[in-house]
Amino acid sequence: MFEEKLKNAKIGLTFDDVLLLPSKTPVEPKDVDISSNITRHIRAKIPILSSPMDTVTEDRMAIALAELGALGIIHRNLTIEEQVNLVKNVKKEESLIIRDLHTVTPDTTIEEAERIMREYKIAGLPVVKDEKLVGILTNRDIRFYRGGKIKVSELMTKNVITAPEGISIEEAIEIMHKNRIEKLPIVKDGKLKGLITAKDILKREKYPNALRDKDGRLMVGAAIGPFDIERAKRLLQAEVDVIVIDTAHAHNENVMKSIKKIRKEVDVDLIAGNIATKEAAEDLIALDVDALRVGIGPGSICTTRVVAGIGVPQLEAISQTSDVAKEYNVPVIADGGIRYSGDIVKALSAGASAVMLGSLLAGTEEAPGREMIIGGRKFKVYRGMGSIAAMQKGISDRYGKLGKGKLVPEGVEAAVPYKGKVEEVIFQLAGGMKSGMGYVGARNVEELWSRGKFIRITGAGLRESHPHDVNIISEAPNYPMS
Ligand SMILES: NC(=O)C1=CN([C@@H]2O[C@H](COP(=O)(O)OP(=O)(O)OC[C@H]3O[C@@H](n4cnc5c(N)ncnc54)[C@H](O)[C@@H]3O)[C@@H](O)[C@H]2O)C=CC1
Ligand SMILES: O=c1[nH]c(=O)c2[nH+]cn([C@@H]3O[C@H](COP(=O)(O)O)[C@@H](O)[C@H]3O)c2[nH]1
Ligand SMILES: [K+]
Repeated sequence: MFEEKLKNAKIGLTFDDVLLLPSKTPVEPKDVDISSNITRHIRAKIPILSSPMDTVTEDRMAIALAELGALGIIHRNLTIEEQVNLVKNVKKEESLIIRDLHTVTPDTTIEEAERIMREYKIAGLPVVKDEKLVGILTNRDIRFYRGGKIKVSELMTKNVITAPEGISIEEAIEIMHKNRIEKLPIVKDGKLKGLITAKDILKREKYPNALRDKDGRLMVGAAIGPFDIERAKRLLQAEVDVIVIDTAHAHNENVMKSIKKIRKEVDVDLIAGNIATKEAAEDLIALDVDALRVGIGPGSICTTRVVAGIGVPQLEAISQTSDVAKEYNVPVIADGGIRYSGDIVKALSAGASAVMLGSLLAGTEEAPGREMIIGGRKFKVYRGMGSIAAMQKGISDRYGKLGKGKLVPEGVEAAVPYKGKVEEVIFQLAGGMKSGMGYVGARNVEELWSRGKFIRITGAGLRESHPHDVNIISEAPNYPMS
């Protein structure tokens, strides 16, 4: 029996065990479309999600990623209040229509109006009387004001050009261009409802690939523990776009029961995980989730495989779960173990629709990890959510109980080299993906699924793949030296 067990054990492959075959191609890398589904209902121009880890994703990371066309998942190692506020910060960042407006009345003094504009760094104020919009006061109106007690009503522009609720961005641009105005109040029945500004429109034009919700706000995801339905509801009130049910082992009967309940009570796209087998994929899809998060133990800071002896080499886990998920049109998100852009191309070729990144993003400016200097070089802290330090902050029930009060970690606390802006990292990753898809001859991710063919390589092949027999004298932006 035991001999059989070993005999029947399958070999599982991962990123370094394979390469993709180059093939005759009509495709130029610049023409490749890397957009893909990250859930059943959300398609992203850049199919990358950031890990819900406390050294990877808070509001700044989520904003930067959504502007570029990817999605940040805010971690859950903080109170519900704190997490909800981070979600709100992302939602507020780039709204087309500003709803929380500072206003003045016709009787406000110019002095006071100037003070408000200075304090909140805004260039114009709608003038409101009995809720009705009666004028607008902008920097232009007060450019030559040199003090003295005058009222807003004396300098404000009275014939305000306005627009109704529901106006499209194109219509707004047209009105603003035609009338040479920079502020367009939204009015319903004479009452002020919001304001569109030229500044916000320009920002939108700067990020044509941004991942936005139906109201034009940046999208954001957030993680919850598998039993934290209260957190899920509060996040939904804050209009989160995606909820990740975040656990080391989603193929746990109690977790699945809870997912079923969350699915019923919370109407939002759900990503569930982590899993690594066909059976788990079947069982989670049966719960009507919108994407699967796949990867047990491949992460750079994960020790699950050595501490618990559990796991599936990542490319194997992706292909197994994808075979099931494709039948139901549920995206697989390959999570963990991705070190280079080439690994992303391999993950997608093995069936994934998107990838989730921890270590590749943890060194960026926008990651919340603490900065430190080691040997004269700048680093940022990056730690597993099952590391002692992260658990001590979050106080995990499970680990706490296991060790009779002491913690049994499944992750380490580490440092990764500082990398500058996330924009640069995403640029390199997207460029690598396009290059890989060009070699294969895939115009898009769907074509990559069918055209991407693997060849298995040996240790010698792997050594040959990396730079060898040279001393690198200048670090490439997509090939770190440490
Ligand atoms: N992707 C991976 O390989 C791993 C990820 N992690 C990360 O660490 C953090 C903490 O994860 P958790 O410990 O799951 O959070 P947690 O401590 O909140 O556990 C949530 C629930 O998941 C189930 N669960 C977790 N580990 C299990 C196991 N070994 N056997 C059976 N059921 C299990 C249990 O029902 C547990 O109550 C998460 O952010 C998670 O993503 C941790 C370990 C492995
Ligand atoms: O075994 C683990 N113990 C941990 O403490 C831990 N924390 C995060 N994760 C998982 O690792 C993923 C990020 O992996 P990378 O750094 O390789 O991108 C993440 O997205 C998670 O799936 C953990 N796994
Ligand atoms: K690992």
